[in-house]
Amino acid sequence: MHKVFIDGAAGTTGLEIAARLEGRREFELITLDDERRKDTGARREALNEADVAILCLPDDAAREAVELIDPVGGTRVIDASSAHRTAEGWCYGFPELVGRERVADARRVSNPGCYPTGFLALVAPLVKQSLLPADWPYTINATSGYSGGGKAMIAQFEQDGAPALQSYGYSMAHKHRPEMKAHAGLTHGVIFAPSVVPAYRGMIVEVPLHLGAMEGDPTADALREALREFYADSAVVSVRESAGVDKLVLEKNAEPTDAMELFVFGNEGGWHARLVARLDNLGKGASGAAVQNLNLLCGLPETAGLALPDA
Ligand SMILES: NC(=O)C1=CN([C@@H]2O[C@H](COP(=O)(O)OP(=O)(O)OC[C@H]3O[C@@H](n4cnc5c(N)ncnc54)[C@H](OP(=O)(O)O)[C@@H]3O)[C@@H](O)[C@H]2O)C=CC1
Ligand SMILES: CC(=O)N[C@@H](CCC(=O)OP(=O)(O)O)C(=O)O
Repeated sequence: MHKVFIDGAAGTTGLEIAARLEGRREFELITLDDERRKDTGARREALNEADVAILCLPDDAAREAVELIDPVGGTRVIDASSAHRTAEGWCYGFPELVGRERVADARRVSNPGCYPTGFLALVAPLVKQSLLPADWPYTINATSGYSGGGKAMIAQFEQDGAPALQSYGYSMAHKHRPEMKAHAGLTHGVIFAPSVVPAYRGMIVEVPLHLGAMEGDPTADALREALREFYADSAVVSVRESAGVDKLVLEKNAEPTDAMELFVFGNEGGWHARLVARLDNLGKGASGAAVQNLNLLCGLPETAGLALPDA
C-alpha cells in the first residue's frame, strides 16, 4: 500500500487526481480537512508521512511544499505546477519522451504543462531524429478549455457575460515557453499564441510549419510515420489518420480522457504542414499524467486507473 498526499486536493487538478485514484486499492490517501488544508504544520506532517506527495498548487506554494519535505526522508514528489519543469535535479515527467525507467527511478518528478504536453509530443521526437530542425523559429497556436486556468478561470467562465473566446499571452512571456524550448532541445524561444473558449476541458495545440523552407524538405507523410513509430508502444498517445479529416472540435461538455491524439496534415505539393495535438488539459495535460507518473513511481502498470479508449 502506497501512502499518497495530494497537496491542493480541493483544487481542479487535485480533485481529478483523487477521482482517478478512487477505488485503487494500491493507494491510501492522506487527507486534510478544509480547516487544515492550508495549515503549514499539518501540510508538513502529511507531506513527510506520504510515500508520494502530489503537488496541485500555485507555483509559490509548490516551492514552499518542497521546502517542507525532509530532503533525506522517504517522500517522493510529483509536482503538477510549473515551478520545477526546467529545474536541476527534477525529472521531467513525460515518460514517452524521457523514458519510463527514468521516471520510475526519480525522487522528484515535474509534471509537464498542458500546452507543452501537446507541443512536445509533436515536435520533440522529430527534432531528436533530425527530421525537424532544432534551430527553427517554432510557433504554437493553441486553444484550451477554461478549466485550464483553475478555479479562478472556471468562476470567470461560469458567470454571466463569459467571453466566447479569450486570447492571451501578449506579453510573449508565457510561463510555458522555457519548458517547450528546453525539452524540445530548441535553439530559439518559441512564439506561443494561446486562447481559451467556453468548453470546460480539452485543448487543441497546433504547430504550423513551412516544410518547403526547411533543409532536407521533410514531408508531412514522413513526419506522421516517424511519430507513429515513436508512439507505437504507447497506450496513451496515438497518431491518427489525417486523410479525410477537415475539422477537429472541442466538445463543450466532453467526458474526461487521459488519451492524446496527434495529427499531421500536409498540403498538396508538400510545402505546408500543420502538426496538431488534441488532449484533455486535465487528462494527459495534468491529472492523468500525474497518475501515470504515480503508477511508474510505485512500480504499477503505467496506465492503471486512466481513462483510455479500448485498444
Ligand atoms: N488546470 C489545469 O488544466 C492544469 C493545472 N496545472 C497546474 O496545477 C496546479 C494546480 O492548478 P489547478 O488545480 O488548476 O488550480 P486551482 O486554483 O483549481 O487549485 C489550486 C488549489 O491550491 C490551493 N492552495 C493555494 N495555495 C495553497 C497553500 N499555500 N496551501 C495549500 N493549498 C493551497 C487552492 O486553495 P483554494 O481552494 O482555497 O483556492 C486550490 O484549492 C497549478 O500550478 C497549475 O498551473 C497544470 C496543468 C494543467
Ligand atoms: C487556460 C489557461 O489559462 N491555462 C494556463 C495553463 C494551465 C497549465 O498548463 O498549467 P501549468 O501552467 O501549471 O502548466 C495558462 O495559460 O497559464
